Amino acid sequence: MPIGKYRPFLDVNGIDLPDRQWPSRRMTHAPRWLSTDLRDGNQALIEPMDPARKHQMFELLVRMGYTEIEIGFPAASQTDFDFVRSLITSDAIPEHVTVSVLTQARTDLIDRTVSSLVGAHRATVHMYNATAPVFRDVVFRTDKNGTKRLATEGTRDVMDYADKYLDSDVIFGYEYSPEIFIDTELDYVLEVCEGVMDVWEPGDGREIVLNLPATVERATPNVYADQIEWMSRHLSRREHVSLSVHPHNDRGTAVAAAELAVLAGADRIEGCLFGQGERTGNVDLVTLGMNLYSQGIDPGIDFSDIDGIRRTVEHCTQMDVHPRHPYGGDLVYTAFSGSHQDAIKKGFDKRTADVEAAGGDEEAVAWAVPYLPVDPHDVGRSYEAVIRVNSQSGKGGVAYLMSTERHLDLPRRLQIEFSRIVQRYTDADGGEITADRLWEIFTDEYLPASDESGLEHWGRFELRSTQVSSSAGDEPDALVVALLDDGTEHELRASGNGPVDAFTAVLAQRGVEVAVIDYTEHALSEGGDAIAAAYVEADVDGQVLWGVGLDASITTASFKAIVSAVNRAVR
Ligand SMILES: CC(=O)SCCNC(=O)CCNC(=O)[C@H](O)C(C)(C)COP(=O)(O)OP(=O)(O)OC[C@H]1O[C@@H](n2cnc3c(N)ncnc32)[C@H](O)[C@@H]1OP(=O)(O)O
Ligand SMILES: CC(C)C(=O)C(=O)O
Repeated sequence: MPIGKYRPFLDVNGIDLPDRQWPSRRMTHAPRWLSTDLRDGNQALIEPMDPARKHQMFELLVRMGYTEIEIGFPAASQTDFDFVRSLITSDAIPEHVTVSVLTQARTDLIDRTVSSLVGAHRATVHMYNATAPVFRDVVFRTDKNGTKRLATEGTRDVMDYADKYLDSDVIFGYEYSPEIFIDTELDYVLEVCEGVMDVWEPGDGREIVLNLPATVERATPNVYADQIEWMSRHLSRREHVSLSVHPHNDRGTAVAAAELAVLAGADRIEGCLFGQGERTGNVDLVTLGMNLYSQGIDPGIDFSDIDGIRRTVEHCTQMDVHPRHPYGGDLVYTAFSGSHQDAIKKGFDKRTADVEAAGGDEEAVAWAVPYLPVDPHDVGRSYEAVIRVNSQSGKGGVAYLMSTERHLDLPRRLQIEFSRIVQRYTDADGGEITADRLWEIFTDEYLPASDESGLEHWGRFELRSTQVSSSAGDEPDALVVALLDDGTEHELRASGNGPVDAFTAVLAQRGVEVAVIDYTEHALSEGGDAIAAAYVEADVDGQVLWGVGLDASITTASFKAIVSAVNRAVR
């Protein structure tokens, strides 16, 4: 690879800012957002959006709460022009929303662009021209003065055509972008911006948006932050300037660049949902907004239905959102690996207890579930997909699914035993074990199968009926059991220190020595008709293993758990 033809960015565009302030600042509030999905996003699509898709995208952006929306490049084509007109004439733009339209600094294009805005309530014209040396030399074939004149004369044209076409009650704004800002000499780009401001004359009630794009991202985010801080410090009339950034993602660091730029003084960010846009895309507005949300800073945008947002974006752009895309991808709230699952399960258990202790007040308890930067519920995801089981999974994940899907809270050592059984299946099959498959494996291993008439069949022993007479005081409980042993029914009687003890005595009569090591039970937390679950860890003829019983009667559930352990031991 011919690496010699590349130069370090800072050798060419070095910036000296030893007293930079941005590294010690913090974000405390959301910047202003501009969505350019319908312009930069649209111009980069294989198939630009048709009018129906454009309308859907516009409605989505409004619903989410964006109040500055770049709706196109009306001079580009009749379709673009007509879309702007259709939004305006159909009254589809809410009063609080400012629409903006992009144009080159060419008189004929500016004329057409401004004329598209007739009848709008709030509208901004966004004009750009490239200012970087290569563009001056190669594209415009002019010098610094000529490039600056393009900007100032274009700004004058915008104002003249606004006077010509627009009523005085239109809230009319202006945005100027020195395209390829990051490759332009800072003192020169400042001079161009000052020249543009001299024409526009920002002041009270007359803002100017100066947008400084990383048109092609070519340096680390700290370099962009330095450039933005330098501009923010040197611009005159700063209080009337909305300093805007427009990062692209060529190096994959657009989000970081935008965030550092805000620390450096930027007031506004332009980007697209899920990072659509030229080449590697514009900065992703979803990630930026959710990054703020995860720090307790209100982004002012509604992400509560992230899948709905994603579906609309995918439909409009005809592009898929990657399953690992921050906050919106299919897999971003899912753990397959055992140690993650274990920590997530413990985190959820603790959170449930803490929220309960706080009287159910979700917001009183800081979010601290391991491996989940935000609560999936907040973006409209269920907890079901949080833990999925495959060969990388451990007991935590298996226990989580058994608890959330089947309301069974398996004791810790049973979790370990069962997850080893599951591991045998994942090793053999390779893929994911769904919650339904997990239940099949659990049932096959621990529970009897019911036949059509409701009779339960499983292994050597089958419990047919039981009758316990609890005695008062120190007298032992008496038990009568009808038990099938290898298909032959026996009526057996025993007494013991409680029903479980009496039941082990019954089994001893059939030649099986059972010692119960551990026993727990609980009512099924939800969904059952007052069903109890009993778990028994037993030493059966020297083998230690678990059994599980489910029954409406807690006593019968415990007998079934013992039968389960014994049958497992002898099969
Ligand atoms: C970084 C960005 O995303 S900027 C936005 C880019 N978006 C688009 O280009 C999408 C819409 N664009 C279009 O449909 C077309 O480019 C149009 C209709 C605007 C113009 O089409 P054309 O008149 O055929 O010109 P073309 O696109 O080839 O542009 C090149 C000419 O414009 C000039 N030019 C390019 N940008 C600008 C600018 N911002 N201001 C003034 N002149 C410009 C070039 O110097 C060149 O002039 P030349 O022919 O004298 O050498
Ligand atoms: C028009 C400008 C803002 C642009 O899209 C860019 O520089 O990327």
